[in-house]
Amino acid sequence: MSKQMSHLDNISSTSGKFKMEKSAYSHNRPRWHSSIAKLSFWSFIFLVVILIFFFRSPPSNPLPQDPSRRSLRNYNWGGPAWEKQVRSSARVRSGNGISVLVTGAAGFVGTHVSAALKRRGDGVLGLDSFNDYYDPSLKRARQALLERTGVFIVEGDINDSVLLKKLFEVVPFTHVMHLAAQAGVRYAMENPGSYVHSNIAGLVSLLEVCKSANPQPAIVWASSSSVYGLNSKVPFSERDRTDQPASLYAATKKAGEEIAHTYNHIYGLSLTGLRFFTVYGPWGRPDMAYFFFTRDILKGKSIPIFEGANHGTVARDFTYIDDIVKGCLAALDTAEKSTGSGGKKRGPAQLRVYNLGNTSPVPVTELVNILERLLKVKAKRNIMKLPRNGDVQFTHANISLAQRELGYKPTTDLQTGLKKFVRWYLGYYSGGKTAAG
Ligand SMILES: O=C(O)[C@H]1O[C@H](OP(=O)(O)OP(=O)(O)OC[C@H]2O[C@@H](n3ccc(=O)[nH]c3=O)[C@H](O)[C@@H]2O)[C@H](O)[C@@H](O)[C@H]1O
Repeated sequence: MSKQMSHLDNISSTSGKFKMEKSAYSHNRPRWHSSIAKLSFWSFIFLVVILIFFFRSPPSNPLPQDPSRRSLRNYNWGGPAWEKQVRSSARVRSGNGISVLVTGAAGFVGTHVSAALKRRGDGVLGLDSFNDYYDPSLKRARQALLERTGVFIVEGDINDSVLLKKLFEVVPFTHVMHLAAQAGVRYAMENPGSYVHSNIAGLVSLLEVCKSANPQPAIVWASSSSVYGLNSKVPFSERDRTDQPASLYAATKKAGEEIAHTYNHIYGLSLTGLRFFTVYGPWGRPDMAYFFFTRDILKGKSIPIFEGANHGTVARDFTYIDDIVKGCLAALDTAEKSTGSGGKKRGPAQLRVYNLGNTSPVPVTELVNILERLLKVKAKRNIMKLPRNGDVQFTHANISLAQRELGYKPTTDLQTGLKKFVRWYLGYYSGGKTAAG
């Protein structure tokens, strides 16, 4: 009761104060005049400051009123020096080389593919948004690595059609290696919009520009083993059903395959989708199990190891990055030209999908055994039921199609590949650096 009283007291004292000010106003006109003058003066100064700020800020590059750019971060690109860098990076340096735009070039697979193309004399231009899905400093380190080999990475979003058109104006790319994507199966429950933005809208934005380019490039792009979803027939073959995705990530990759079909059908774009199976290796992604298991084992933190119903084995067809790179290069080399021009189809064009796996699934528990041996540290295992967050229990690639048509032949087993990863990891994160993610 006494509390209530004091509350009411407060209100009354405030209104009393208000009355006092009001009376001061009515009896003191000259003071009122000076307040208005002061207010006008400061409003004027405020306006001037705002106007100066507005006119001095650099023009956003390019047109901000373009609806396709509304959701885009402002990247700095353009100008003669920038165009020179673009041209030089994309210049072919070997007799029968190709000129490739690599999207997602600061990503794990993108970095390795870009470096391999450059090494053999192809022209390579990178494009990457450097988003913070995982530690951007790792992406910057990969960028520095590529710069040393002569690959320039343009900073920008694949949804930015103005930028994409500009790139095709500057360089008549013969090929696009499209690896920019929102990856990760489990993160799709946290941020579904990012999957739609990158894997669907971004893909369409890229294909729109490719179909109008003259010449149209041939496109090789990253699909995923996750498109097999709840398919229980193993090993997974390209002929198997892919209409039961278990995650939004898988659904967007499957949608990508259908979108590819459409652009091939209507515009004569040559399109090859590669279904990657759990790619791992040096410079890898910190959101993937092998990577953060390594970090957490070294830190003495417990690691969650998933198991299926009735203690069923969860396993992956882990595929080493160098094998994947060979598959990507073979897909580029065997890609036929697109048949359209100026946005019009002139004849049927190539449309392909390949599994790129290792053909030997390994249980996640065995992955941990290998890491323990390599790191010489015992893992704190926290065995838990496979959460319902998009993971499937088992993947296993049938690679006979890729073997026949691309000459794809993986040669690195998990033990050998992880040894290379651990060596890189320890080197990279020594000197006080910590893995993010
Ligand atoms: O082939 C693909 O298309 C995809 O491969 C990759 O997905 P996944 O195969 O799910 O890899 P990854 O997360 O490393 O989990 C590996 C294993 O560890 C298990 N796992 C995972 C996390 C955990 O905390 N515990 C655990 O046991 C987990 O159940 C799984 O069995 C890419 O991330 C994805 O972008 C996509 O490219």
